[in-house]
Amino acid sequence: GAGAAAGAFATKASPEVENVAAAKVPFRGDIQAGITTPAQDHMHFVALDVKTKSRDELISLLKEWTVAAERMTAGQEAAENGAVGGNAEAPPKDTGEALDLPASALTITIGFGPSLFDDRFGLKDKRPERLIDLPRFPQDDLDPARSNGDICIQACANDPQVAVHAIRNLVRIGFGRVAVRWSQLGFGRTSSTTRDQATPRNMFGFKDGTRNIKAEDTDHLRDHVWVSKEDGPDWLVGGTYLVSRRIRMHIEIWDRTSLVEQEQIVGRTKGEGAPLGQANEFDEPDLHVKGAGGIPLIGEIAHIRLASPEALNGARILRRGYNFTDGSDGLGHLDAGLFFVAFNRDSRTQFVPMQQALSTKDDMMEYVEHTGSGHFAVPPGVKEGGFWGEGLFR
Ligand SMILES: C=CC1=C(C)c2cc3[nH]c(cc4nc(cc5[nH]c(cc1n2)c(C)c5CCC(=O)O)C(CCC(=O)O)=C4C)c(C)c3C=C
Ligand SMILES: [Fe+2]
Repeated sequence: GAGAAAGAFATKASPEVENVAAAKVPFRGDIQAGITTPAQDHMHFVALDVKTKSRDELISLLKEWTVAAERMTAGQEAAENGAVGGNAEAPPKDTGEALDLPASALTITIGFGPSLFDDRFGLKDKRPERLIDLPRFPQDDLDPARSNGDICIQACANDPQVAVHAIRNLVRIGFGRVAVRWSQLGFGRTSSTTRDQATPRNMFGFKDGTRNIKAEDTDHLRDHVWVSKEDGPDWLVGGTYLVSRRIRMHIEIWDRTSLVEQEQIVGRTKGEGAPLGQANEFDEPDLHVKGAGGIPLIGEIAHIRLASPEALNGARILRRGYNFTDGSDGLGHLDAGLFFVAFNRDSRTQFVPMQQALSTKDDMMEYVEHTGSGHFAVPPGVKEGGFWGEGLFR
């Protein structure tokens, strides 16, 4: 009967759903995981400063991190017999909070900030020309304690405990050699990076990630994300550049804004996420269509117009951000927002002009405040037998 059929469906469907959420994402490959990987639900991101002055110690740390990161993405402890079962007289080699939890699609992605390329480690001539110190944008309110860093590590997983465990254990391994500069927890994805993922919503309640670069867009990835041989430097070919922006969203003010105004600011409907003037989420925005009085339906300063490739000489980026709330500000407001993470091939011609346009023209700026910033060169994937960033030290 119908009950039996429904039951059969339920038993068939649920393990598949569970498997996707719990899956293991391969750590090694041509590119690092955590960029085109289907965006997981949670993120823990950390920026670190290197404290050791020794190049050899930095190299051995990257090797130790690689071993631990590969193990953890496979659902194992950071070290064998890590939490229990090792020498009981010594501190355990794994902190233990992910024991019994599956891999949860954990990916761990590393990047190197401009400051790593000073004269401490002999890396000065390895600094990519494109790894600029990001300019100050109008209305920036950046906190140095939430900005920059020698190294960043992004951990994404479908279980927040797994992402936090990964960062915590890498930091633990680095004790004495690196120190945490800042970190950010993200509780919900604000992008989709594959076509079969549903588009999530940001803290303004709008679908975010609709017109993102997706893993299937191989031409866009080649043109807008991956560093090519001609771009150089050699050690970064197959890598990319990560821009992070901690964007506080003044949600209490937004929540007092009418629906019509919210939709005009974004340039899309709130329910369906359709471009204004269209019916469905994935309809192409028509930036020319006019309404009453010849006024464009997608306004001249609508967010999706200003950020569109049409307005930016074809520039696109791959967005992979997360919602956050970091408690409250003591003035009755939630400290909430979007931890914006984007990957691009040349931030000078992609992220920078985009953010320049948004920071000067976008009405959304009245509701947001950029409080943190980072720029990192993300090396290519780790080959069999290799370690994170090894090309830097050849
Ligand atoms: C500099 C780049 C960008 C910043 C910073 C940024 C902040 C930001 N965006 C939203 C909400 C939405 N953004 C949307 C689209 C969109 N945003 C950017 C870039 C930045 N956004 C791009 C490149 C695009 C796509 C433009 C296009 O080609 O159409 C959307 C619409 C849905 C979508 O396509 O993703 C929303 C909603 C917030 C709330 C925010 C800062 C807090
Ligand atoms: Fe946006």
